[in-house]
Amino acid sequence: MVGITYEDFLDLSYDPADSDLVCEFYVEPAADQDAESAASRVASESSNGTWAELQVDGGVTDLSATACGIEAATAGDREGYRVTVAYPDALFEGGNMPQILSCIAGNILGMKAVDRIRLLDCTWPEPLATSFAGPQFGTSVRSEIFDADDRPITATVPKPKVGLSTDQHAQIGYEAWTGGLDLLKDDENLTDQAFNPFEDRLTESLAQRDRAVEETGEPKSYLLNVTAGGTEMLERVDMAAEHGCEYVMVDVVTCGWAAVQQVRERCERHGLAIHAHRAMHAAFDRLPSHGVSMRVIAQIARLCGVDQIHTGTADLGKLANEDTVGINEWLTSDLYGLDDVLPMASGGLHPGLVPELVDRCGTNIGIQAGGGVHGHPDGTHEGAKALRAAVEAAAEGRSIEAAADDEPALATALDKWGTETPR
Ligand SMILES: O=C(COP(=O)(O)O)[C@H](O)[C@H](O)COP(=O)(O)O
Ligand SMILES: [Mg+2]
Repeated sequence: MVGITYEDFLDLSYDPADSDLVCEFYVEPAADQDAESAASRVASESSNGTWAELQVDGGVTDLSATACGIEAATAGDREGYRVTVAYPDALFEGGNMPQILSCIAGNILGMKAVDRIRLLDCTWPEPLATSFAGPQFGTSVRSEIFDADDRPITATVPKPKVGLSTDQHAQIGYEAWTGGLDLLKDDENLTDQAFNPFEDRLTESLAQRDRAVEETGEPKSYLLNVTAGGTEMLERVDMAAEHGCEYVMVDVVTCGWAAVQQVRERCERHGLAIHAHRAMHAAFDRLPSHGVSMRVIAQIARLCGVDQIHTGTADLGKLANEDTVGINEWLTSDLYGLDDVLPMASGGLHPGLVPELVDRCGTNIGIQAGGGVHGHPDGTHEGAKALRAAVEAAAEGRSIEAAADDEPALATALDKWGTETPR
Protein backbone atom coordinates (compact mmCIF):
# COMPACT_ATOMS: atom_id res chain seq x y z
CA MET A 1 0.00 0.00 0.00
CA VAL A 2 2.98 2.28 0.09
CA GLY A 3 2.28 5.55 -1.66
CA ILE A 4 -1.50 4.99 -2.00
CA THR A 5 -3.53 8.22 -1.93
CA TYR A 6 -7.21 8.96 -2.38
CA GLU A 7 -6.56 9.63 -6.09
CA ASP A 8 -5.92 5.91 -6.57
CA PHE A 9 -9.58 5.24 -5.80
CA LEU A 10 -10.79 6.87 -9.04
CA ASP A 11 -11.01 4.93 -12.30
CA LEU A 12 -13.74 6.11 -14.64
CA SER A 13 -13.00 3.25 -17.05
CA TYR A 14 -13.70 0.58 -14.39
CA ASP A 15 -16.63 -1.72 -15.21
CA PRO A 16 -17.98 -3.16 -11.92
CA ALA A 17 -17.70 -6.92 -11.45
CA ASP A 18 -20.89 -8.95 -10.89
CA SER A 19 -19.84 -9.51 -7.30
CA ASP A 20 -19.25 -5.79 -6.55
CA LEU A 21 -21.68 -3.84 -4.41
CA VAL A 22 -22.42 -0.78 -6.55
CA CYS A 23 -23.61 2.36 -4.76
CA GLU A 24 -24.97 5.56 -6.24
CA PHE A 25 -24.32 8.77 -4.32
CA TYR A 26 -25.38 12.37 -4.76
CA VAL A 27 -22.28 14.43 -3.97
CA GLU A 28 -21.66 18.17 -3.65
CA PRO A 29 -17.91 18.75 -3.42
CA ALA A 30 -16.68 21.26 -0.83
CA ALA A 31 -15.42 24.61 -2.16
CA ASP A 32 -11.81 23.39 -2.29
CA GLN A 33 -12.65 20.14 -4.14
CA ASP A 34 -13.64 19.22 -7.66
CA ALA A 35 -15.92 16.34 -8.66
CA GLU A 36 -13.05 13.88 -9.20
CA SER A 37 -11.30 14.56 -5.92
CA ALA A 38 -14.57 14.43 -3.96
CA ALA A 39 -15.60 11.18 -5.65
CA SER A 40 -12.26 9.51 -5.03
CA ARG A 41 -12.29 10.61 -1.37
CA VAL A 42 -15.75 9.05 -1.01
CA ALA A 43 -14.47 5.74 -2.42
CA SER A 44 -11.35 5.93 -0.28
CA GLU A 45 -12.90 6.77 3.10
CA SER A 46 -15.77 4.28 2.63
CA SER A 47 -13.45 1.36 1.87
CA ASN A 48 -9.84 1.21 3.05
CA GLY A 49 -8.27 4.63 2.51
CA THR A 50 -7.73 7.72 4.58
CA TRP A 51 -6.68 11.37 4.15
CA ALA A 52 -2.90 10.76 4.25
CA GLU A 53 -0.59 9.05 1.78
CA LEU A 54 0.04 5.70 3.44
CA GLN A 55 3.46 4.27 4.17
CA VAL A 56 2.24 0.83 5.26
CA ASP A 57 4.18 -1.92 3.58
CA GLY A 58 3.50 -5.61 3.23
CA GLY A 59 0.79 -7.85 1.90
CA VAL A 60 -2.35 -5.85 2.57
CA THR A 61 -5.39 -7.31 0.79
CA ASP A 62 -6.65 -4.83 -1.78
CA LEU A 63 -10.12 -3.96 -0.66
CA SER A 64 -10.25 -0.53 -2.26
CA ALA A 65 -13.49 0.77 -3.70
CA THR A 66 -13.46 2.42 -7.10
CA ALA A 67 -15.25 5.62 -8.00
CA CYS A 68 -16.21 4.64 -11.53
CA GLY A 69 -18.85 7.13 -12.61
CA ILE A 70 -19.41 10.87 -12.26
CA GLU A 71 -22.32 12.75 -13.82
CA ALA A 72 -23.83 16.18 -13.19
CA ALA A 73 -27.00 15.82 -11.08
CA THR A 74 -29.51 17.85 -9.11
CA ALA A 75 -31.16 17.32 -5.74
CA GLY A 76 -34.20 19.56 -5.32
CA ASP A 77 -32.94 23.00 -6.29
CA ARG A 78 -29.27 22.11 -5.61
CA GLU A 79 -26.63 21.05 -8.06
CA GLY A 80 -24.00 18.39 -7.64
CA TYR A 81 -22.91 15.06 -9.06
CA ARG A 82 -24.14 11.51 -9.21
CA VAL A 83 -21.15 9.40 -8.24
CA THR A 84 -21.00 5.63 -8.74
CA VAL A 85 -18.76 3.65 -6.40
CA ALA A 86 -18.06 -0.08 -6.76
CA TYR A 87 -17.01 -2.04 -3.66
CA PRO A 88 -15.30 -5.43 -3.83
CA ASP A 89 -17.20 -8.28 -2.17
CA ALA A 90 -14.28 -9.12 0.12
CA LEU A 91 -14.56 -5.72 1.85
CA PHE A 92 -17.75 -6.93 3.53
CA GLU A 93 -18.64 -9.43 6.18
CA GLY A 94 -21.64 -11.28 4.78
CA GLY A 95 -24.75 -11.11 6.94
CA ASN A 96 -23.43 -8.18 8.98
CA MET A 97 -25.52 -5.12 8.13
CA PRO A 98 -23.85 -2.77 10.63
CA GLN A 99 -20.43 -3.54 9.09
CA ILE A 100 -21.71 -2.88 5.58
CA LEU A 101 -23.28 0.41 6.63
CA SER A 102 -20.12 1.49 8.42
CA CYS A 103 -18.52 1.33 4.96
CA ILE A 104 -21.09 2.71 2.54
CA ALA A 105 -22.97 5.04 4.90
CA GLY A 106 -20.35 5.70 7.55
CA ASN A 107 -17.67 8.41 7.91
CA ILE A 108 -18.34 9.75 4.44
CA LEU A 109 -21.61 11.36 5.58
CA GLY A 110 -19.58 13.79 7.71
CA MET A 111 -16.51 14.24 5.52
CA LYS A 112 -15.44 17.88 5.10
CA ALA A 113 -14.41 17.23 1.49
CA VAL A 114 -18.12 17.16 0.62
CA ASP A 115 -20.77 19.73 1.50
CA ARG A 116 -23.59 17.28 0.96
CA ILE A 117 -23.65 13.56 0.26
CA ARG A 118 -26.55 11.13 0.02
CA LEU A 119 -26.55 7.39 -0.54
CA LEU A 120 -29.25 7.13 -3.20
CA ASP A 121 -29.36 3.50 -4.27
CA CYS A 122 -27.51 0.20 -4.08
CA THR A 123 -27.25 -2.68 -6.52
CA TRP A 124 -26.77 -5.68 -4.26
CA PRO A 125 -24.71 -8.51 -5.75
CA GLU A 126 -25.93 -12.06 -5.24
CA PRO A 127 -23.26 -13.26 -2.77
CA LEU A 128 -23.80 -10.32 -0.42
CA ALA A 129 -27.61 -10.25 -0.73
CA THR A 130 -27.96 -13.97 -0.11
CA SER A 131 -25.65 -13.81 2.91
CA PHE A 132 -28.79 -12.41 4.61
CA ALA A 133 -31.84 -14.48 5.46
CA GLY A 134 -34.35 -11.95 4.11
CA PRO A 135 -38.03 -12.06 5.05
CA GLN A 136 -39.82 -15.22 6.14
CA PHE A 137 -43.23 -14.30 4.72
CA GLY A 138 -43.19 -11.02 2.83
CA THR A 139 -46.29 -10.34 0.77
CA SER A 140 -47.50 -13.89 1.38
CA VAL A 141 -48.77 -12.71 4.79
CA ARG A 142 -51.87 -11.72 2.81
CA SER A 143 -52.73 -15.35 2.18
CA GLU A 144 -50.69 -17.20 4.84
CA ILE A 145 -51.89 -15.21 7.84
CA PHE A 146 -55.04 -13.69 6.35
CA ASP A 147 -57.48 -14.65 3.68
CA ALA A 148 -56.86 -11.45 1.73
CA ASP A 149 -55.13 -12.43 -1.46
CA ASP A 150 -57.38 -10.27 -3.59
CA ARG A 151 -57.22 -7.03 -1.60
CA PRO A 152 -54.79 -4.97 0.50
CA ILE A 153 -54.65 -6.02 4.13
CA THR A 154 -55.92 -3.40 6.58
CA ALA A 155 -54.67 -2.16 9.93
CA THR A 156 -55.45 0.48 12.49
CA VAL A 157 -53.41 2.08 15.23
CA PRO A 158 -55.37 3.26 18.29
CA LYS A 159 -55.22 6.97 18.95
CA PRO A 160 -54.26 8.74 21.10
CA LYS A 161 -51.00 6.95 20.31
CA VAL A 162 -50.17 6.64 23.99
CA GLY A 163 -52.32 7.10 27.07
CA LEU A 164 -55.06 4.53 26.53
CA SER A 165 -55.34 1.98 29.32
CA THR A 166 -54.92 -1.69 28.48
CA ASP A 167 -58.70 -2.18 28.60
CA GLN A 168 -59.35 0.74 26.31
CA HIS A 169 -56.67 -0.41 23.88
CA ALA A 170 -58.05 -3.96 23.69
CA GLN A 171 -61.61 -2.68 23.35
CA ILE A 172 -60.57 -0.49 20.41
CA GLY A 173 -58.97 -3.57 18.90
CA TYR A 174 -62.20 -5.51 19.26
CA GLU A 175 -64.20 -2.76 17.59
CA ALA A 176 -61.71 -2.44 14.74
CA TRP A 177 -61.46 -6.20 14.14
CA THR A 178 -65.22 -6.73 14.22
CA GLY A 179 -65.65 -3.70 11.98
CA GLY A 180 -63.69 -5.64 9.35
CA LEU A 181 -60.02 -4.75 9.78
CA ASP A 182 -57.30 -7.40 9.76
CA LEU A 183 -54.78 -5.91 12.14
CA LEU A 184 -54.57 -3.90 15.31
CA LYS A 185 -51.23 -2.09 15.48
CA ASP A 186 -49.37 -0.54 18.40
CA ASP A 187 -48.03 2.94 17.86
CA GLU A 188 -44.30 3.47 17.57
CA ASN A 189 -43.91 4.98 21.03
CA LEU A 190 -46.11 2.48 22.88
CA THR A 191 -44.00 -0.25 24.45
CA ASP A 192 -44.22 -1.11 28.16
CA GLN A 193 -45.32 2.02 29.99
CA ALA A 194 -47.15 2.01 33.32
CA PHE A 195 -50.50 3.07 31.82
CA ASN A 196 -50.52 0.07 29.44
CA PRO A 197 -48.01 -2.65 30.41
CA PHE A 198 -46.70 -4.86 27.61
CA GLU A 199 -47.77 -8.30 28.81
CA ASP A 200 -51.22 -7.17 29.95
CA ARG A 201 -51.78 -5.49 26.61
CA LEU A 202 -50.65 -8.60 24.77
CA THR A 203 -52.99 -10.94 26.67
CA GLU A 204 -56.01 -8.64 26.71
CA SER A 205 -55.68 -7.66 23.07
CA LEU A 206 -55.35 -11.26 21.94
CA ALA A 207 -58.36 -12.25 24.05
CA GLN A 208 -60.38 -9.61 22.20
CA ARG A 209 -58.84 -10.77 18.95
CA ASP A 210 -60.03 -14.32 19.60
CA ARG A 211 -63.54 -13.05 20.29
CA ALA A 212 -63.48 -11.08 17.05
CA VAL A 213 -62.25 -14.09 15.07
CA GLU A 214 -65.10 -16.16 16.47
CA GLU A 215 -67.69 -13.53 15.67
CA THR A 216 -66.48 -12.65 12.18
CA GLY A 217 -65.09 -16.00 11.03
CA GLU A 218 -62.06 -14.15 9.63
CA PRO A 219 -58.39 -14.43 10.61
CA LYS A 220 -57.19 -11.40 12.64
CA SER A 221 -53.86 -10.45 14.10
CA TYR A 222 -51.99 -7.87 16.14
CA LEU A 223 -48.83 -5.86 15.37
CA LEU A 224 -47.38 -5.87 18.86
CA ASN A 225 -44.55 -3.40 19.42
CA VAL A 226 -41.68 -5.33 21.03
CA THR A 227 -39.19 -2.48 20.68
CA ALA A 228 -36.87 -2.37 23.70
CA GLY A 229 -33.23 -2.14 24.68
CA GLY A 230 -30.94 -5.14 25.05
CA THR A 231 -32.24 -8.67 25.39
CA GLU A 232 -35.61 -7.41 26.65
CA MET A 233 -36.77 -7.18 23.05
CA LEU A 234 -36.09 -10.86 22.45
CA GLU A 235 -37.98 -11.75 25.62
CA ARG A 236 -40.92 -9.79 24.27
CA VAL A 237 -40.71 -11.72 20.99
CA ASP A 238 -40.85 -14.95 22.99
CA MET A 239 -43.86 -13.69 24.92
CA ALA A 240 -45.67 -12.78 21.72
CA ALA A 241 -45.16 -16.31 20.43
CA GLU A 242 -46.17 -17.95 23.71
CA HIS A 243 -49.44 -16.03 23.70
CA GLY A 244 -50.27 -17.01 20.12
CA CYS A 245 -49.54 -13.81 18.23
CA GLU A 246 -48.50 -14.06 14.56
CA TYR A 247 -46.50 -10.84 14.40
CA VAL A 248 -44.17 -8.53 16.22
CA MET A 249 -43.61 -4.90 15.35
CA VAL A 250 -40.18 -3.29 15.61
CA ASP A 251 -39.15 0.36 15.33
CA VAL A 252 -36.34 -0.63 13.02
CA VAL A 253 -34.47 2.67 12.68
CA THR A 254 -34.47 3.61 16.35
CA CYS A 255 -33.55 0.01 17.32
CA GLY A 256 -30.74 -0.33 14.82
CA TRP A 257 -30.14 -3.04 12.27
CA ALA A 258 -28.19 -5.39 14.53
CA ALA A 259 -31.23 -5.54 16.77
CA VAL A 260 -33.49 -6.15 13.77
CA GLN A 261 -31.25 -9.02 12.71
CA GLN A 262 -31.49 -10.51 16.20
CA VAL A 263 -35.26 -10.22 16.17
CA ARG A 264 -35.37 -11.86 12.74
CA GLU A 265 -33.40 -14.84 14.07
CA ARG A 266 -35.66 -15.18 17.08
CA CYS A 267 -38.81 -14.81 14.96
CA GLU A 268 -37.70 -17.67 12.74
CA ARG A 269 -37.67 -19.92 15.78
CA HIS A 270 -41.30 -19.03 16.43
CA GLY A 271 -42.56 -18.51 12.87
CA LEU A 272 -43.48 -14.90 13.65
CA ALA A 273 -43.73 -12.19 11.00
CA ILE A 274 -42.09 -8.78 11.49
CA HIS A 275 -43.80 -5.45 10.90
CA ALA A 276 -41.24 -2.64 10.52
CA HIS A 277 -42.18 0.84 11.69
CA ARG A 278 -39.69 3.37 10.32
CA ALA A 279 -39.93 6.20 12.89
CA MET A 280 -36.79 8.41 12.58
CA HIS A 281 -36.19 7.47 8.93
CA ALA A 282 -36.72 11.09 7.96
CA ALA A 283 -33.57 12.10 9.86
CA PHE A 284 -31.73 10.18 7.13
CA ASP A 285 -33.91 10.60 4.07
CA ARG A 286 -35.89 13.84 4.21
CA LEU A 287 -33.28 16.16 2.67
CA PRO A 288 -32.91 15.12 -0.97
CA SER A 289 -29.28 16.23 -1.00
CA HIS A 290 -27.99 14.50 2.14
CA GLY A 291 -28.24 11.31 4.17
CA VAL A 292 -29.48 7.88 3.16
CA SER A 293 -32.50 7.50 0.90
CA MET A 294 -35.64 5.67 2.00
CA ARG A 295 -35.03 3.41 -0.98
CA VAL A 296 -31.80 2.21 0.62
CA ILE A 297 -33.40 1.98 4.09
CA ALA A 298 -36.07 -0.27 2.56
CA GLN A 299 -33.38 -2.40 0.90
CA ILE A 300 -31.58 -2.80 4.22
CA ALA A 301 -34.84 -3.75 5.92
CA ARG A 302 -35.55 -6.44 3.31
CA LEU A 303 -32.10 -7.97 3.67
CA CYS A 304 -32.41 -7.91 7.47
CA GLY A 305 -35.66 -9.82 7.09
CA VAL A 306 -38.69 -7.68 7.88
CA ASP A 307 -41.96 -8.83 6.29
CA GLN A 308 -43.77 -5.49 6.13
CA ILE A 309 -42.45 -1.95 6.17
CA HIS A 310 -43.96 1.52 6.01
CA THR A 311 -43.12 3.14 2.69
CA GLY A 312 -45.56 6.04 2.70
CA THR A 313 -48.73 6.95 0.88
CA ALA A 314 -47.47 8.13 -2.51
CA ASP A 315 -47.93 11.68 -1.17
CA LEU A 316 -51.63 11.26 -0.37
CA GLY A 317 -51.21 11.33 3.42
CA LYS A 318 -49.92 13.68 6.13
CA LEU A 319 -46.19 12.90 5.95
CA ALA A 320 -43.52 13.66 3.37
CA ASN A 321 -42.82 10.67 1.12
CA GLU A 322 -39.97 9.64 -1.14
CA ASP A 323 -40.94 7.69 -4.27
CA THR A 324 -43.37 5.29 -2.58
CA VAL A 325 -44.22 3.60 -5.87
CA GLY A 326 -40.59 3.00 -6.92
CA ILE A 327 -39.65 1.70 -3.46
CA ASN A 328 -42.67 -0.62 -3.41
CA GLU A 329 -41.65 -1.98 -6.81
CA TRP A 330 -38.16 -2.72 -5.49
CA LEU A 331 -39.55 -4.42 -2.37
CA THR A 332 -41.82 -6.69 -4.38
CA SER A 333 -39.44 -7.54 -7.23
CA ASP A 334 -37.12 -10.54 -7.35
CA LEU A 335 -33.85 -10.44 -5.42
CA TYR A 336 -32.04 -13.73 -6.00
CA GLY A 337 -34.98 -15.66 -4.57
CA LEU A 338 -35.10 -13.76 -1.24
CA ASP A 339 -38.68 -13.20 -0.13
CA ASP A 340 -40.32 -9.90 -0.93
CA VAL A 341 -41.68 -7.34 1.56
CA LEU A 342 -45.25 -6.06 1.88
CA PRO A 343 -45.29 -2.24 1.65
CA MET A 344 -47.52 -0.54 4.24
CA ALA A 345 -49.19 2.73 3.35
CA SER A 346 -49.85 4.81 6.43
CA GLY A 347 -49.82 8.34 7.81
CA GLY A 348 -52.92 10.52 7.49
CA LEU A 349 -54.97 8.03 5.47
CA HIS A 350 -58.78 7.86 5.54
CA PRO A 351 -61.32 5.98 3.41
CA GLY A 352 -61.72 8.75 0.81
CA LEU A 353 -58.03 8.46 -0.13
CA VAL A 354 -58.16 4.70 -0.72
CA PRO A 355 -59.20 4.67 -4.41
CA GLU A 356 -56.36 6.98 -5.43
CA LEU A 357 -53.92 5.11 -3.17
CA VAL A 358 -54.79 1.78 -4.79
CA ASP A 359 -54.61 3.42 -8.19
CA ARG A 360 -51.05 4.59 -7.46
CA CYS A 361 -49.76 1.60 -5.46
CA GLY A 362 -51.87 -1.38 -6.52
CA THR A 363 -53.42 -3.96 -4.20
CA ASN A 364 -50.25 -5.75 -3.06
CA ILE A 365 -49.94 -3.47 -0.02
CA GLY A 366 -51.22 -2.99 3.51
CA ILE A 367 -53.33 0.06 4.32
CA GLN A 368 -53.11 1.45 7.84
CA ALA A 369 -55.19 4.28 9.27
CA GLY A 370 -55.34 5.66 12.82
CA GLY A 371 -57.10 9.03 12.80
CA GLY A 372 -58.93 7.95 9.65
CA VAL A 373 -60.65 5.18 11.63
CA HIS A 374 -60.96 6.54 15.20
CA GLY A 375 -61.88 10.02 13.98
CA HIS A 376 -64.99 8.65 12.25
CA PRO A 377 -68.01 10.61 13.60
CA ASP A 378 -69.60 7.36 14.82
CA GLY A 379 -66.47 5.88 16.38
CA THR A 380 -63.97 3.13 15.75
CA HIS A 381 -66.32 0.32 14.75
CA GLU A 382 -67.99 2.41 12.06
CA GLY A 383 -64.61 3.81 11.04
CA ALA A 384 -63.32 0.29 10.52
CA LYS A 385 -66.39 -0.63 8.45
CA ALA A 386 -65.82 2.42 6.30
CA LEU A 387 -62.16 1.60 5.68
CA ARG A 388 -62.89 -2.05 4.86
CA ALA A 389 -65.65 -1.07 2.44
CA ALA A 390 -63.38 1.45 0.72
CA VAL A 391 -60.55 -1.08 0.40
CA GLU A 392 -62.82 -3.82 -0.95
CA ALA A 393 -64.39 -1.50 -3.49
CA ALA A 394 -61.00 -0.29 -4.71
CA ALA A 395 -59.72 -3.86 -5.02
CA GLU A 396 -62.82 -4.89 -6.96
CA GLY A 397 -62.64 -1.85 -9.21
CA ARG A 398 -65.97 -0.47 -7.90
CA SER A 399 -66.37 3.24 -7.33
CA ILE A 400 -66.25 4.48 -3.76
CA GLU A 401 -69.55 6.26 -4.30
CA ALA A 402 -71.24 2.97 -5.19
CA ALA A 403 -69.65 1.37 -2.14
CA ALA A 404 -70.91 4.25 0.03
CA ASP A 405 -74.46 3.63 -1.22
CA ASP A 406 -74.20 0.13 0.25
CA GLU A 407 -72.26 1.03 3.41
CA PRO A 408 -73.58 4.02 5.41
CA ALA A 409 -70.41 4.15 7.54
CA LEU A 410 -68.43 4.86 4.38
CA ALA A 411 -70.91 7.55 3.31
CA THR A 412 -70.41 9.23 6.70
CA ALA A 413 -66.60 9.08 6.34
CA LEU A 414 -66.80 10.61 2.87
CA ASP A 415 -69.09 13.38 4.15
CA LYS A 416 -66.53 14.19 6.83
CA TRP A 417 -63.23 13.91 4.96
CA GLY A 418 -64.06 13.80 1.28
CA THR A 419 -60.89 13.02 -0.65
CA GLU A 420 -58.70 15.65 1.00
CA THR A 421 -55.10 15.13 2.08
CA PRO A 422 -54.85 16.00 5.80
CA ARG A 423 -52.16 18.27 7.28
O1 LIG B 1 -49.35 6.37 13.54
C1 LIG B 1 -49.15 6.46 12.36
C2 LIG B 1 -50.23 6.90 11.46
O2 LIG B 1 -51.35 7.41 12.17
P1 LIG B 1 -52.54 8.19 11.40
O3 LIG B 1 -53.21 7.19 10.50
O4 LIG B 1 -53.45 8.71 12.47
O5 LIG B 1 -51.91 9.31 10.61
C3 LIG B 1 -47.82 6.03 11.83
O6 LIG B 1 -46.87 6.15 12.85
C4 LIG B 1 -47.35 6.76 10.61
O7 LIG B 1 -47.96 6.16 9.53
C5 LIG B 1 -45.85 6.72 10.39
O8 LIG B 1 -45.49 7.29 9.18
P2 LIG B 1 -44.95 6.46 7.92
O9 LIG B 1 -45.96 5.41 7.63
O10 LIG B 1 -44.83 7.47 6.83
O11 LIG B 1 -43.65 5.90 8.34
MG1 LIG C 1 -47.61 6.07 14.58
